[in-house]
Amino acid sequence: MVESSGPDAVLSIRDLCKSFGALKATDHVSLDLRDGEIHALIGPNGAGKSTLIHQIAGTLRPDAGEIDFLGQPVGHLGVAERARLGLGRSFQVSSLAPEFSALRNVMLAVQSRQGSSFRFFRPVMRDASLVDPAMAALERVGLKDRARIPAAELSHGERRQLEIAIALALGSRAFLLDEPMAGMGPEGSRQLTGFLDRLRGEAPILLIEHDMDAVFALADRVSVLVYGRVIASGSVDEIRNDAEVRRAYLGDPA
Ligand SMILES: Nc1ncnc2c1ncn2[C@@H]1O[C@H](COP(=O)(O)OP(=O)(O)OP(=O)(O)O)[C@@H](O)[C@H]1O
Repeated sequence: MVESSGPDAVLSIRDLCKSFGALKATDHVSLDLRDGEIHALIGPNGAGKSTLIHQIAGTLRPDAGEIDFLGQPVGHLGVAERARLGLGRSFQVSSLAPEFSALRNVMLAVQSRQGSSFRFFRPVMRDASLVDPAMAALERVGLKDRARIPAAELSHGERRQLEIAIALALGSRAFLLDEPMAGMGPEGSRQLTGFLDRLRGEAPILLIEHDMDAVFALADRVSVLVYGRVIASGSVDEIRNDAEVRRAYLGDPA
């Protein structure tokens, strides 16, 4: 179960370290995310999963280590610059405007990507340069028929899909998804699992998730974080059968 950074690695992290005082929240973590895959990051509460995602997204600065995205180092870049390169983070804080329609929400993203916030001559909702790409993004996530519905009236799962449509409209080339299944009932989880399964074809996903049914159904690879260290990385079967993982995380007695 050796982690290697192949030529198709979209995101590559090497020896990332982050301490809070004496606590090593991220302890020499190395992993990569390859084109077309879902790489799940699992581990007990407090293992350092969110801290790792923060460092990748740029909201936390590592003490040491390297982060490469699409073949270039991004560790020195801020959040907005990484997002502009296509490193999309979603689900921890919802970015939706609840009173706006799904379409309008995505149009705001298209507009911000185009860098033009003032349009004096055309009513926004008839501006094809905004509507067309926004509709295309909604279609890619299966929400085209829900375009005119206010975000607040969408189901929990549909709001997740809308957030992904926004990320796609912003040009995301990889997704960092932090517990997308949180707050979902069984039916919502099942539908979102199907959606994420298809989404990996749009862009690879680094998935933090406590819902093991979803992880085992979706992940091409799983990395297990315990006390800030990757204790194992491999296929679902390898992880399920790894004695150390079972002891540390999956509930086997020591
Ligand atoms: N800003 C901070 N200052 C001090 N300690 C922090 C800070 N952020 C996180 N920690 C600590 O770092 C460790 C890792 O936390 P983190 O939230 O990354 O874990 P996690 O794996 O995402 O947990 P969960 O599954 O509960 O979300 C924890 O012990 C946490 O208390």
